[in-house]
Amino acid sequence: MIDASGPRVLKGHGTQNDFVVLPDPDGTVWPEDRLDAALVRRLCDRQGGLGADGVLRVVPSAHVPDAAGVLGDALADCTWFMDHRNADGSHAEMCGNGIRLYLHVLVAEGLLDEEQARAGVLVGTRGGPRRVGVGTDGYWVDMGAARPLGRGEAVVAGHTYPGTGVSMGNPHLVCLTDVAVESFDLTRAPGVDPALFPEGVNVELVNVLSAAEGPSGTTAHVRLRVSERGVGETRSCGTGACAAAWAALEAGGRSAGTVTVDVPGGRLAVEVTPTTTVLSGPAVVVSTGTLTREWLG
Ligand SMILES: N[C@@H](CCC[C@H](N)C(=O)O)C(=O)O
Repeated sequence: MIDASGPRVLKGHGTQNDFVVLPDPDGTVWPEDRLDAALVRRLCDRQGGLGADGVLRVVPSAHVPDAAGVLGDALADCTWFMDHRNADGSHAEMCGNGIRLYLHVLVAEGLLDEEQARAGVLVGTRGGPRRVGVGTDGYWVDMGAARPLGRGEAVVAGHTYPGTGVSMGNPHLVCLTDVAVESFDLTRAPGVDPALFPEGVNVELVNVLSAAEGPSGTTAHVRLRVSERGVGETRSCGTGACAAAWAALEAGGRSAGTVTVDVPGGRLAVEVTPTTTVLSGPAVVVSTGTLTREWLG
């Protein structure tokens, strides 16, 4: 008999950026020393584990030791905390695809009222509080204002591409290029200047397909591929989509607009203003179950 009495687990994705989700509603299931980097790597292993780009622990902010430090006065307003790990076990400050899936799981697991989710709730992250909600077409999250980090370069297969550093809570280097993004070899992480990005960086290669002025402002359409810090190439990156949208608008001298972002795993929408960056897109739970004792050991 298989002993499947281990902790509850869900697998899901947002535009095919996939996550193992671990509910921890009272903070006792997955304390930091249990969910260590080695276990995260095993969970994310596509042969020996469930396979994913990252892990999301669904835990109340009150049970996360470093939540008070990152959330400050907002701690009391953030009942829930998105404890995100990359596939290599490292923590990331923010995850745009993950936080939409996180809200979906909160509601699906009965941890949050659907009405509240529709109105929007603040969720704690290591990048600060983020408002996230259910929209007409999927889920949305306001990342706040994009923060420029200066100019940089990425080296891919021996070629150098200039880029713009952008923080969405986590760091990005967005390289707008005329070289078709499909043609890049991202099996190895692009080279970057470690002095500019001491904590590492997510690198986006972006083609601007169109940009136009209309009655409701600037609209643009971009296509991106991404090599994520702590993961490698993924089929989508929500914060990367926001950074790319901001950089595409900025390159055209605009600080606001609506950008459609095509990624290998689907399509995202980003609304940029000088003070907000709202990402919208889908979130899907693929399966629910438990971890087995034989795998946990
Ligand atoms: N895929 C995520 C970003 C996950 C974190 C990133 N790898 C980092 O280390 O900053 C997204 O959808 O934003």
